[in-house]
Amino acid sequence: MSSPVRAVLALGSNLGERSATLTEAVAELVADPAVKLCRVSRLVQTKPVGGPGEQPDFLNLVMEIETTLEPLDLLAWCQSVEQNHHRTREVRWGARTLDVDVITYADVVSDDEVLTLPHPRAAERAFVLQPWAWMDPEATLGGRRVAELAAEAADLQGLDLYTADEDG
Ligand SMILES: Nc1ncnc2c1ncn2[C@@H]1O[C@H](COP(=O)(O)OP(=O)(O)OP(=O)(O)O)[C@@H](O)[C@H]1O
Ligand SMILES: Nc1nc2c(c(=O)[nH]1)N=C(CO)CN2
Repeated sequence: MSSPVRAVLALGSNLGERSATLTEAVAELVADPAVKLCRVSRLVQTKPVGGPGEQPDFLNLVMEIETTLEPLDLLAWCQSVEQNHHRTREVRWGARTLDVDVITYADVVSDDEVLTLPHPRAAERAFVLQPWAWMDPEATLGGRRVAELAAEAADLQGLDLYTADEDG
């Protein structure tokens, strides 16, 4: 078995029971013995970035895992958890019950379009960067502090901490 590496995953949901979906997805992702949970961020509520104009706000979170899965196997595992939540891909950046992206995998850099690492749009997305910075204030991405990247992200003003008593 290969030695474990750290990876960061980003989860989003803007359809259905959003917070329950994300809580279940975290549990499902770490149900494989090859995936261990290290840290999980707070939930944030975020305005949709890109995609069709009229779609609901997202809930987003970030998690840090330790895994012995190879990168493509980790992607396939994330996609199988998306499928458990009936994820469909009809419209680019459209509404979805669950999206799971691989943000980083150790320090691997790859421009493979099946799995681009780090995730090609993570460095400009407050909905990824801000919960990540709160979870891990020391985190860096592409040589820059994640907290600094978050402060510069155009979608930061659409982001709020989510409190559990809010609707779904
Ligand atoms: N780092 C990555 N994490 C997840 N998917 C990736 C990554 N790099 C490339 N992909 C590819 O992107 C394809 C589309 O992914 P997906 O449907 O989740 O995109 P999206 O969430 O609509 O948009 P975005 O990629 O901007 O987050 C996947 O089938 C996958 O092969
Ligand atoms: N706020 C927000 N916007 C998005 C999100 C997301 O998770 N949150 N995911 C996208 C595609 O991955 C596109 N736009």
